[in-house]
Amino acid sequence: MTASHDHPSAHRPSGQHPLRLGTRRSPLAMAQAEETRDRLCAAHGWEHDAIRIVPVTASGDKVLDRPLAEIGGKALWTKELDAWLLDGEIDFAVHSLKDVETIRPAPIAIAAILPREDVRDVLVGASSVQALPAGARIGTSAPRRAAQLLHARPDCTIVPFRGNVATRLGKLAAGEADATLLAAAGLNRLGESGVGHPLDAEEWLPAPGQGAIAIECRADDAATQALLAAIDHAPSRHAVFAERALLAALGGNCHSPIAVLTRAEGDTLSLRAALFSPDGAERIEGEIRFAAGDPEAPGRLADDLLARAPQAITAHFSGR
Ligand SMILES: NCc1[nH]cc(CCC(=O)O)c1CC(=O)O
Repeated sequence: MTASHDHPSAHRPSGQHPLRLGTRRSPLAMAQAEETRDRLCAAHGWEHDAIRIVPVTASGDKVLDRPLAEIGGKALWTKELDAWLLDGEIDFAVHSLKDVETIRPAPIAIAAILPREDVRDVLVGASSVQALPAGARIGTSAPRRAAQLLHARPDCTIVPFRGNVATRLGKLAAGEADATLLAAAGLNRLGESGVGHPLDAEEWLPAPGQGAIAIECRADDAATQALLAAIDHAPSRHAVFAERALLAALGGNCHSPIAVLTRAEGDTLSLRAALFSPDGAERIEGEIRFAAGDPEAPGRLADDLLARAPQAITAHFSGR
């Protein structure tokens, strides 16, 4: 034991009990939980045992044979952790922001966004989209990735691919597809940064919220919110909240193929978005520049995109 034995308050959140951090069990989720614990302990000068990581099995991890969009969407990743949070079994929860629904239950608050990782998609199995062999089979269950790929390469076919990162790489190695697309952020956080070829984010726009970690707690738990504020990264929060506001204003859901890229230039943000028809045949794009934190700008971009989009695209967005 270190000096914390004699002076617990200097090394613990608020006395004797560790804070309980809820997470999914996948290797990526556990890596994100450890990063969160490390950052929070460093920010407050706590020992590691000030935070206890509590793994929870999410329903999205139990059903692996059907596309996520078909079995209930993103709530499958948050439902169990939400219940544990609201029941007081955990004090806060960590999520890939990309997997968190745009509209959250009122008693739950996003209290911090960690510094965003690499936002790019990585192509595994070929050096570039252009280099894919004619008629290649691409393993992905993400409507955005499927539409983007088919837009660039209508000769390719899409093979459903679910499961965690290791499972998908295993399916690829077993020959179930010729190539797959993964988030660079997930690979980096798993220590697999050498896998595949990152795609230029300006040409191949990523998913809303990709690469960001969100930390949630109860909206009425001011003490935990104050502790989490110490690890919030405002530039990352402004960018991902703008992307989520765009998604909300478009009335998008997990079937909606939308890609976005946010760039910061000082206090000005540029938000670029592309909407696709699911078969990739249609694509429209728009961009808006605005002051970071302006809550109205993403909605204006959504209105502009929907006004110009053909029916094959608007059918997958309900607007606001
Ligand atoms: N849909 C699953 C998911 N959710 C978050 C990540 C990666 C990490 C991130 O984007 O922050 C992944 C895997 C992937 O898309 O390759």
